[in-house]
Amino acid sequence: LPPGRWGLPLLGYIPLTTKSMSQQLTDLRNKHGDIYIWRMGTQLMVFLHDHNLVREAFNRPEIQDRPDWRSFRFNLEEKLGILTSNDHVWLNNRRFTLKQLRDLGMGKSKLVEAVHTQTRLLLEEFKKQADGRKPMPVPHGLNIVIINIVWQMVAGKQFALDDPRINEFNDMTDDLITSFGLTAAPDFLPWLKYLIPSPILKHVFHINAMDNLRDRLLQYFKEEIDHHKETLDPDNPRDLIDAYLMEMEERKDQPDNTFNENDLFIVILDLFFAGKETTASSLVWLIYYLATYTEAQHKMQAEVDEVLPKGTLATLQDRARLPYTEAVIHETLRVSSLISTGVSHAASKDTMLGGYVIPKGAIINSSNITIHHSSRYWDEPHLFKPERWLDNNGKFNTKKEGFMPFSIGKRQCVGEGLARMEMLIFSSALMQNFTITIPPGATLSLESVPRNPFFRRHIIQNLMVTARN
Ligand code: HEM
Repeated sequence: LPPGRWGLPLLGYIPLTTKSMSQQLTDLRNKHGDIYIWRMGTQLMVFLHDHNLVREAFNRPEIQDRPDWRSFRFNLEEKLGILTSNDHVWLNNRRFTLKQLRDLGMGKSKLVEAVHTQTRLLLEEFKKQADGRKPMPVPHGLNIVIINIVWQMVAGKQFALDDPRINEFNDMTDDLITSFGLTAAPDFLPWLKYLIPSPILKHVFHINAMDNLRDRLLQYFKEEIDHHKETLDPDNPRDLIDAYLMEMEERKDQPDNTFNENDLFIVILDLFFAGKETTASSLVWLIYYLATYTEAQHKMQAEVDEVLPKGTLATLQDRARLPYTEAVIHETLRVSSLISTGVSHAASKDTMLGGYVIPKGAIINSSNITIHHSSRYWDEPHLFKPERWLDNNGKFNTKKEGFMPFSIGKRQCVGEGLARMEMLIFSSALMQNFTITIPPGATLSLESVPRNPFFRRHIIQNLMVTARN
């Protein structure tokens, strides 16, 4: 077995330190090498610190499952949807969603149009802030525009930014993410259920709260699904819900069919859960880095001014002509390392990796944050240096071993293309219209909220937004 922090049998290793998660992972790597175990509660967590090891692991058929954690599947009995399902359910939903993303968006125009509409709304929010000339946090509307794009993909609709229903929906997705950490405790300490009566356990670890949030979110989807069932025209599918309902009908008599309405609920929930906070937070990180590294901001503005006529929004075709913008996006994803240890995989049988036995049930994590900051792959890793992504002719250089913000292998993020497109269009529009600075006399922390070490959420802070003429 790999070396590491084994701790006590039922408790695992509880660190008595104020060091950040990434510092602890770096210490462990320095001590044990690129693969080691940290037992957390009863869970054998394996951490990988090398690009090739992660690539090997995440392409292995026996390392494709998700852990059997109730918290991971929103406390549901069944493993449905994409993000936390396994086997056929996962494979069918993954293929279906990737096809949907291809058909609805990217090359074709529906999703691009939605991103453009939402970008214009976001620019208005920034404009209000610029007109106010007061230091303020990044507008709340950023979250809503990202949600609206997922709504467009799923149900062909977008809400007004001040619509109370979408704001309530946004708050609930936020609360779901926040309650996630606590609800996971019984998965790591499963023996608690023998010590603490179930109603108390559910209350203390916010499991009731999670059930409640999940059901309220599913109610939103139910209304949409019912409406789609009534109005579906098989010759003219409008969105993901239509396509899923048609798939359900087509496959209903097949013995291995996995498409059903309960599953559709969770596919949709997964897309909001995986697609909203990740993209919104990455954009805020991009803004924070540009406000801190003003030279990079000026260079990006100069490039955008040259390539996009004033008032024009970027499209995917402009990507090749915006190498510095692409470099800023990549560098932001690298330094911020939002999902710092990826999304856990689980070993479905005993296997070997990096010369060690990985027992069935072990949880495999790629230490993205330390790989993204390792001098093995990066020169001056702690600096924000978009130039590292450009070759001598200023062309964008896609290489980059040691870069995996969307993970690698068979479970690699299905929303990567969409997220990249949103980042390109939003960030170039912002730089075309505004300059963003740290308010005079203030500082801007590039540390993340300490509460959740696995998801590096930005700290909400004030910025100055100035309109460019
Ligand atoms: C900057 C934004 C994003 C980042 C950094 C990100 C990152 C990731 C990562 C690290 C994984 C785990 C892959 C693995 O298990 O190995 C993942 C999975 C996933 N992401 Fe994203 N993601 C982003 C945006 C999105 C968007 C916009 C969507 C969809 C609307 C999305 C949908 C998913 C789904 C469904 C999975 C599960 C894939 C599977 O289990 O097969 N993500 N993402």
